Amino acid sequence: MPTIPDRPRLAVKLLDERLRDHLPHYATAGSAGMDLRALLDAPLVLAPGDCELVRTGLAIHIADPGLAGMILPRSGLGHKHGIVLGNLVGLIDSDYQGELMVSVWNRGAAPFTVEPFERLAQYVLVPVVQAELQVVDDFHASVRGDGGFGSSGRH
Ligand SMILES: O=c1ccn([C@H]2C[C@H](O)[C@@H](COP(=O)(O)OP(=O)(O)OP(=O)(O)O)O2)c(=O)[nH]1
Ligand SMILES: [Mg+2]
Repeated sequence: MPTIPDRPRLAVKLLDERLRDHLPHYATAGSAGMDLRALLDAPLVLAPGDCELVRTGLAIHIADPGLAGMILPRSGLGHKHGIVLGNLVGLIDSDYQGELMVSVWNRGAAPFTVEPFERLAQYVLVPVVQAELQVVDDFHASVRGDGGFGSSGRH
């Protein structure tokens, strides 16, 4: 059995009492993300092309600058229903103390109804390294140099 390393503790504020019964959690021992639910009072119909900012009712203060949160789509919603994120990926700063919001975009061809407390997206905690930029006149030459955007071919 793999050992479970100590997990960082994240301070979370519930901005709506109904969230107490719907706290995000890791669904399996190996889950990378915790699902975030839609805090809605009524179903939200998204026509094709619509994009709406949806509340989660949660504020998570990561506090450690060596960590960040990412909000990612759920693959089932994205692939089967075209429900993805209007910002493609949400990046949550470690000093952000506001409510986690999910930009929900219906990129599909059919209307989609988001139900109250439906699991909409997932929250992943990731390590971050903050860099110091140092201005230089030139780089030590690398094999790649400035080749990019398919410079190495397709196969
Ligand atoms: O899907 C998202 C993306 C961002 N945020 C919050 C947390 C994040 O720390 C903050 C700022 O996000 P970002 O820096 O990506 O947006 P910005 O447009 O650059 O806003 P700002 O000027 O506030 O940095 O907004 C969310 O709640 N959900
Ligand atoms: Mg920003």
